[in-house]
Amino acid sequence: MSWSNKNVLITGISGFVGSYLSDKLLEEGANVFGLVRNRADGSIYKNLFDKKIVDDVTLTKGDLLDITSIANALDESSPDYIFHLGAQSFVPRSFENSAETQQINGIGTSNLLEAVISKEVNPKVIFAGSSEEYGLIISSKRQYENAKKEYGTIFPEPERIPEVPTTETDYLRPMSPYAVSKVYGDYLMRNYYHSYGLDTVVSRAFNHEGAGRGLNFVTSVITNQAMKYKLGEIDKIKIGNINAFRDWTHVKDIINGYLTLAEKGRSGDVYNQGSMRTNSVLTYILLSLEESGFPIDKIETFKNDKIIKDPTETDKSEIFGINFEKTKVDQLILEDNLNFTLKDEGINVYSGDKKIKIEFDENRFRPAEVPILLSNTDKIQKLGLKTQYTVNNIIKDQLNYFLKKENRE
Ligand SMILES: NC(=O)C1=CN([C@@H]2O[C@H](COP(=O)(O)OP(=O)(O)OC[C@H]3O[C@@H](n4cnc5c(N)ncnc54)[C@H](OP(=O)(O)O)[C@@H]3O)[C@@H](O)[C@H]2O)C=CC1
Ligand SMILES: C[C@H]1O[C@H](OP(=O)(O)OP(=O)(O)OC[C@H]2O[C@@H](n3cnc4c(=O)[nH]c(N)nc43)[C@H](O)[C@@H]2O)[C@@H](O)[C@@H](O)C1=O
Repeated sequence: MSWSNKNVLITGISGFVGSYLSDKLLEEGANVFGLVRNRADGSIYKNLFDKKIVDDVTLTKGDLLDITSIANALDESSPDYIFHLGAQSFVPRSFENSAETQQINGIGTSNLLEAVISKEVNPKVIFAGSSEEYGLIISSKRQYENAKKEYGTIFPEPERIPEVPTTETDYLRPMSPYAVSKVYGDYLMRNYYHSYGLDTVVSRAFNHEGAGRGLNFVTSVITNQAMKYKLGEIDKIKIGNINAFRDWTHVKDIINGYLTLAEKGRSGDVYNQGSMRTNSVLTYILLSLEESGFPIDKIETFKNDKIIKDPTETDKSEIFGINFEKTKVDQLILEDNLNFTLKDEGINVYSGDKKIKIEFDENRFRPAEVPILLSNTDKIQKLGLKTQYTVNNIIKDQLNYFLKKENRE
């Protein structure tokens, strides 16, 4: 399919993913329109500005909470396609202000669909659902027992353990107000296909990262600090839960996935997007330090009771029935042979004669956590999609971004 002269409206165009998607669509010859919130302080749309495309897209001021402004954006763009990326996307913020997240992600999505109906336009709408919708995925018997102790009930009870890699038909057990809001949007999108015949497709993307990722998300938190440490601006790294595993994909791979769904995704259907690999937050820190010039010999907890030599050594063993690139520490955690808690206070990372402190920050731990995400992407792969980038590619791009002083917070 050619994107040449297709009209595309993007909600959330000023965000991390929106800017990459716009860039790609412009390259493909599409006419790109976007809904943007007014910036009373006059601040720039940095992501679009950095890509030097702010003048190549047509921006309509508005808000997902204001249906009239969405209708105006539809009038202005007459879209063949809508990518609905606009959202309150930060999970911790959703714990602090659940109602705001429900409004923007839930009612905002409803407003968009209602505006489309009211305008009698017939675009294909691609919705940014999330792997967070799966939430509490059970990866081992021990994790199941721990979750049961912590939360009392697990609903629905797993039919198989492990539930990874996770497919589109697996249970949704959202663990945050953000995740619930995305379940709402996901079902609403598909229901509007069934109820009103709107051409909607749901993407459930696992975490995607790259240069320009919001500063609060963990991969930016890590690479920003790794660069500052390298440059001597800080003397330790602060972090929350390092046991969490995420299926981190380069944002450019996910953009290709969005375009694939727009071209070939079946209406009313749901597609996972990810890399079919999973790595711990700890591994992301260690690989980022190595990429910054600190090869790692050993790690040990502040209290010296957990010591791992060559923690980043590549582990080639199969787990969950698949093979993917992971480290020795990943494998130890996944096999329940290693676990870090707040009581450990932190870990020292040894690189030559350097001792790098990684300090656990209690405030960064969440009231409810998603311990592991690992995608099964067979369904979207059948549409012809293949991911290209490694975790190290992502880290390199992020470190490069933070090399620029103005990008470090
Ligand atoms: N990145 C990831 O790993 C994943 C992201 N997603 C989803 O993909 C989408 C894009 O993510 P990402 O780019 O990372 O997120 P960002 O937080 O970087 O971008 C969110 C965008 O939504 C806009 N927005 C927020 N509230 C409103 C509102 N009330 N009205 C209009 N626009 C609004 C923001 O505008 P402003 O600039 O004014 O704040 C921003 O442009 C989101 O829906 C997210 O939930 C799903 C899975 C994984
Ligand atoms: C798919 C999904 O992806 C994203 O949601 P997320 O997975 O919550 O992403 P994150 O980068 O905030 O956290 C990842 C993990 O990292 C742990 N963690 C440790 N220490 C810190 C820390 O210091 N900061 C943060 N943010 N996390 C930390 C944290 O506890 C969690 O386990 C959003 O794009 C969302 O929109 C989306 O849909």
